[in-house]
Amino acid sequence: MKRIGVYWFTHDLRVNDNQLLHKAAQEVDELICVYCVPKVGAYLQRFSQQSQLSSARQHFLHQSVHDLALSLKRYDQTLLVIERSPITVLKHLIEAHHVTHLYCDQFAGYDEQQVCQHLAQDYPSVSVSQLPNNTLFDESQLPCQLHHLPSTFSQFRREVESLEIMLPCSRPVQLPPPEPVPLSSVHLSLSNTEHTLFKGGEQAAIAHCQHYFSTQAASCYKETRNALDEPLSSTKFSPWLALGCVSPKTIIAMLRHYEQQHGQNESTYWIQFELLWREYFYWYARCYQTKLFQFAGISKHRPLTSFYASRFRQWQQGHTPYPIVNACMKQLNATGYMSNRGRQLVASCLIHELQLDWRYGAAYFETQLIDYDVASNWGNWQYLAGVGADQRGSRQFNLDKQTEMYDPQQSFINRWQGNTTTTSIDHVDMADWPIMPKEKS
Ligand SMILES: Cc1cc2nc3c(=O)[nH]c(=O)nc-3n(C[C@H](O)[C@H](O)[C@H](O)COP(=O)(O)OP(=O)(O)OC[C@H]3O[C@@H](n4cnc5c(N)ncnc54)[C@H](O)[C@@H]3O)c2cc1C
Repeated sequence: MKRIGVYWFTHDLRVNDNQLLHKAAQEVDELICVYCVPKVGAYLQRFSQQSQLSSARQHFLHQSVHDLALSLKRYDQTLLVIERSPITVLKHLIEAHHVTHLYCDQFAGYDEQQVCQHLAQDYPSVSVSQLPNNTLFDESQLPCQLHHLPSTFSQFRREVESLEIMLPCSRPVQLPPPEPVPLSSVHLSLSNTEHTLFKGGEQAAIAHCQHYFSTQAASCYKETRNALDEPLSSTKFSPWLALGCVSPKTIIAMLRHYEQQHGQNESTYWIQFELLWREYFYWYARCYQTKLFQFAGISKHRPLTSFYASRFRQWQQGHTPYPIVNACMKQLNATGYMSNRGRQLVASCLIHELQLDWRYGAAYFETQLIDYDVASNWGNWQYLAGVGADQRGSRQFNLDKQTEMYDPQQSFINRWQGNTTTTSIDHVDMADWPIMPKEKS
């Protein structure tokens, strides 16, 4: 019997260091490669108040998918790009093409994981292979069972820091030929709008990483990483990591090479330290599943915040009384990227100053960020809202102090027009009050 495989690409849009693709290449006679374009579902729409992904996010995604399609073409393969839900597409492929093998990432996201579980249940004869394709470690390397994941990042880091990080594997030599599929692939628009310095795809990812390590930026990363708007102040690896255009193992291999040439210091160590935060949130998402999206997070208490539509709109549009927050939000809306410091400040503002339900902020980020990653995004929001990892008191940032520290000349605020006329978080207009004329006696 012919072995027919489906490779469901999601957040692993690359051919290099892709163990799962190697596995598929060895196991099946014919291979269908498929990608399902993400949509804004009902939950996301409700919380983000957006009906579609930002053009910056779509643009980066389309470029990355397009680049993968080109790479697969070099193997005489075809990437089917479909604008329908993964479950519908995969069921159709399995039934219509007598698929025997399915390959996909070991997802951090609950919804994608559910798709796999349903397929495994409905089609028990299909062999489903899943691997964490975007992590530094395998599950078997972790020093604890997943459900015993340390409740703080520090503890996790201490436990994994000395583990061996495997070298990245090379690209497959060849891939099985495609099985002809009558489904027509959608043509993703690659508009000419150049939103940012980020270009999607594996080629651009490798070029960016090589460029980063060809400079001396890594040797002073720890001192510069909090800057709000400088191209190489931080690595800017996140958009490509989020879509799997480059693997974290590849980045670590490049970092080691850099250290051999230029020496190891606190800054080069800190790049790995931050990648361990990413790693932690991946396993955290796997461990807590739906709790990642719940108001109370993994804690027993719901925060004392609510939802105010107008405050949320002010925050989204960068019209709050806080210039630094406005500048960061305008940067996000224009480019799809915001620095880590910026994210901490706008999240603190939403949670503490505006007293909004943190999930609205997380959902808005999901629709806008070109580096959106389910685990890092929702995990960081929970952490800052005090309902996630390491629940120690409040993580409120003093916005004036932070402005003095990170934008003393207000050049970032001016560049992104953070100064607005808004002075209060709630609009109180006399005309809105229903004062009734006094009744005549
Ligand atoms: C509220 C909030 C939401 C966030 N949402 C996302 C998201 O959707 N996707 C995402 O990739 N990161 C997210 N982050 C983490 C962090 O802000 C970005 O990874 C970082 O700003 C990306 O820029 P960089 O690549 O230059 O990071 P660098 O400072 O150069 O760090 C190197 C890499 O380490 C990882 N990293 C750094 N900081 C963190 C962190 N706090 N948590 C997890 N990984 C980290 C990233 O992969 C990053 O590319 C979020 C942080 C906050 C506070």
